[in-house]
Amino acid sequence: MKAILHSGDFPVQNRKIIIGGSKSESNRLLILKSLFLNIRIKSLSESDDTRVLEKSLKTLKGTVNIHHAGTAMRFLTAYYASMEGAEITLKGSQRMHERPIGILVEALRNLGADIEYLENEGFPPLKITGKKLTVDEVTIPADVSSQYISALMLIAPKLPNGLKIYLDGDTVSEAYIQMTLSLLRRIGVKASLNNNQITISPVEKVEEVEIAVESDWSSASYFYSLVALSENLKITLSHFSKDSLQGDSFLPEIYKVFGVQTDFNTAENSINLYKQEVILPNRVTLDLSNTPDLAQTIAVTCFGMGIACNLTGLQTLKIKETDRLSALKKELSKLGAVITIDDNSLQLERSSGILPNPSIETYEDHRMAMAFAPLAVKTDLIIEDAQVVSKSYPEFWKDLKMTGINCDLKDLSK
Ligand SMILES: O=C(O)C1=C[C@@H](OP(=O)(O)O)[C@@H](O)[C@H](O)C1
Ligand SMILES: C=C(OP(=O)(O)O)C(=O)O
Repeated sequence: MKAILHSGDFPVQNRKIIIGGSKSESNRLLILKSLFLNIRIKSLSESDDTRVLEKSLKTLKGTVNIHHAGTAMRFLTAYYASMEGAEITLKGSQRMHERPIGILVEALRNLGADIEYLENEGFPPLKITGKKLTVDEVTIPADVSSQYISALMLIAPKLPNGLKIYLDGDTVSEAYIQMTLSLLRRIGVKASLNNNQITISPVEKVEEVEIAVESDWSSASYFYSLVALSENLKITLSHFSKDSLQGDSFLPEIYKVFGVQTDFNTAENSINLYKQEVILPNRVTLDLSNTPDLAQTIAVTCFGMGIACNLTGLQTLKIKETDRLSALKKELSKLGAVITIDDNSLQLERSSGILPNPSIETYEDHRMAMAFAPLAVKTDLIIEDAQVVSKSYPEFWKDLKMTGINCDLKDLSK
């Protein structure tokens, strides 16, 4: 399916968009609910990744295909490994079989887990035979993906002696570890992170609790970009609050530099985004190691606004849905950008315009599609394989239309 985008009848004033629940919060809560039962979840994400995790948690035997869902792949590996009686072949899409999991498997094996590689050493698919894990300390490299650490943390309170996790090296995506800590505490588990040491106490049962998932800040980023790129668009997004568990809730701070003002409406749990006059910088420098999922959005905003940028802390991008640094370089270059990348950073020079009628490839990465879509404010463009958005944000195209962008979805298979 292609999305054919034309700039619409701007300004469409103050459109209200309700964004679905955070995929990261939902995935954690689903694992915790399976372990502790009496947790009720409100506003669960309707993303493909959350749905496939929810379905997979209903089975302890046979083959589970997790498709593109990286977080679910990592969380389920730890979950099944710790469930006595589980006999699972855990596989995913072709790309999932290229996304490393050796660090997590090694840590789980050190705790006593029985996990075998079915194809390539260090990568899915895996054969997992669930066992009681009794070791209560483990050291894990923290500089590749925080998902390995969150996966261990989520099963930790159910281990007979809890778990101490020692983090080795510079921690990446730490905001996601903090989110896991916060949710563990919300259900009554004692959990702390001090000086690279995570300590989680064992718990048999938790009190009944209902937790409402906040809307997804990573999904909100595409509307921040849209407001930044437009002249005077106003958008209201809900349900968001100031005391978010999500690292990407740093967006209001980041987008100030692009002239996007955020007003929190605490009574309605919503945010109003609008453009304010600011002196735009020639170059923006940002370390995104805590908010890796915003990198594509920010790079495209900078390009569209003709602002140069140095984005650093991007070392995790190579092992996500696609190699996001290469994908950004290829697609932005098509539009006329001058861009260089290395293992953990991206440099974009100031652009003076956008080459006309571009067609953007998405590399089976939802964030490539959504990050480039706001450029429709500046130029007509086509997004290839537009259906990829359902990985995290199935309603994206519908919501984008609400802002006044003219979006025509063409299904070529029909
Ligand atoms: O724990 C999570 O929910 C996530 C952690 C991050 O991954 P890394 O820790 O691999 O950077 C992030 O990119 C991903 O979208 C979601
Ligand atoms: C990296 C992402 O997801 P995952 O690792 O869960 O596939 C993402 O949603 O940007």
